[in-house]
Amino acid sequence: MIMLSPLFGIVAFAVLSGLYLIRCLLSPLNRIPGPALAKYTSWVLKWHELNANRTKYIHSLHLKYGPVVRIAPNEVAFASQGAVKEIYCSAGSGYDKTEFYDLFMVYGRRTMFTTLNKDDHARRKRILADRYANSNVVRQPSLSGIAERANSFAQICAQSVGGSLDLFVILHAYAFDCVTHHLFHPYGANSLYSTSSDEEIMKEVYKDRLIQYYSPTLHKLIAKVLYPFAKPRETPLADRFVLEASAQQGVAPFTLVSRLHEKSSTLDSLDIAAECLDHMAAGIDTTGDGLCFLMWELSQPRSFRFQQRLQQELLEASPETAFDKLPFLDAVVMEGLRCFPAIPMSLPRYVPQGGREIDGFFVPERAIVSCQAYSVHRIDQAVFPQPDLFNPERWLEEDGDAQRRRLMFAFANGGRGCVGKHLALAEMKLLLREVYSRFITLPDPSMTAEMMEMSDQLISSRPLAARCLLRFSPIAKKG
Ligand code: HEM
Repeated sequence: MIMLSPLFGIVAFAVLSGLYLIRCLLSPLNRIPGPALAKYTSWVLKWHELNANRTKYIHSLHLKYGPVVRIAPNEVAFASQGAVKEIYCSAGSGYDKTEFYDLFMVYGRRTMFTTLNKDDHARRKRILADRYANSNVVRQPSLSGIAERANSFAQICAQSVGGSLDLFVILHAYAFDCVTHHLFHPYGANSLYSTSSDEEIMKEVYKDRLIQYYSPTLHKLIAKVLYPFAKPRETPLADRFVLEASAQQGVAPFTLVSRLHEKSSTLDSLDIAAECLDHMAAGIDTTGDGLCFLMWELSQPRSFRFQQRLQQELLEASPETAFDKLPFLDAVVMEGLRCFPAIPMSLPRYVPQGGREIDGFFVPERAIVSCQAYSVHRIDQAVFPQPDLFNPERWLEEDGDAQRRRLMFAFANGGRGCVGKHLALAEMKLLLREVYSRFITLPDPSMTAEMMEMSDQLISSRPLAARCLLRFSPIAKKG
């Protein structure tokens, strides 16, 4: 009965609050710089997350407090090369992932991306890594499939001459077609040319994941009800597409699904579909938004000379020159990924048992630590002077090249870094080569800088307006 009295409630609340306060005041993280409130609550951080602004908020803290910042009672953000090495590369694949990654579980199964600990991850990676090796990506017919799609993209640009084109949508379509080519050929999508279900699937994947982020509790609740039936959740068209495509026989040997079928003694059909859906989602927003921000920047008057230099390199190169042997194209892509990393935000990990010293600070076990590419690419101004300036030429300087590459974190680092990196780079370079050897791009007058502000999504970032209108005009032929 006493437990029901208001006095008991008040006393219990006071005791629990007192204990919480003592815990906060004794935390070994108190030596780490950061806003005072972060010692007691994670609500400020959550507020910024809900406003799609976590990345910029954390970056502002780095600018104020330095490369090590406490951002919540149990969470610390780092931005140095030493921290990247320790958190993401120590013992090969770095520290274990946090439960944040449960949000990406598909059909109730863990995929390579969602495995939390090293051993589970290594087992899955051993199975499929060879399909993403550069040697597999750049051989035929893997590469010609991407080249064909880049060519289709340029034809769509040509049709838009005299008007404008929404790059945001069409680049997602390109990335969707390319990644599904690599996963399922000949059963990949053709959304660049279809107006129907393929386009809907692609939109579904890049839109609806947001629901999981903003309402994780609701999402978990729904997911729990559906998992036992392995039913599609918020992305029914995408789920159906992947379930069907991943069950097809007669797929090309370079595809991911051909490799997963070889392992059907250890992976059932739902594991295979889950792995494929995960890679499909991982390959759409990232490549699509990365290219979108980059082409927008190249179209600005401030960057126009870089667009011209790129066009010059592309027009002077012989058609036989491989896409990865064009130094200025490479510099443009590197600088694009540095300034506008498609995954600019924190990649959270747990500090292992016994705690670890990171960047000169002891961090106890189970604290959440992370680096975010947006800050890693900007904080060290000795390596990246004028860090907010888009300047591809910095990648052509021999001096400091090794340091710059060491600080590139767009694809993360270590054993859990992006497995699709070579595929993504091929997609980006082939598309830019097609476009900028044929067209000059300019922003549509209706677009504003604000519309292209970075807006955080679940695990990638997109332009705020989810729209990016550019105008294409053909390059005048000489002579
Ligand atoms: C510009 C394009 C891309 C960027 C910037 C990018 C970036 C990243 C980053 C930062 C991670 C680590 C995420 C984390 O630890 O939370 C990652 C992981 C991953 N990415 Fe990408 N990615 C891109 C394109 C792709 C593509 C095209 C695929 C195609 C399949 C892909 C598949 C994956 C997978 C499967 C993982 C999980 C790897 C693992 O856990 O071992 N990504 N990517």
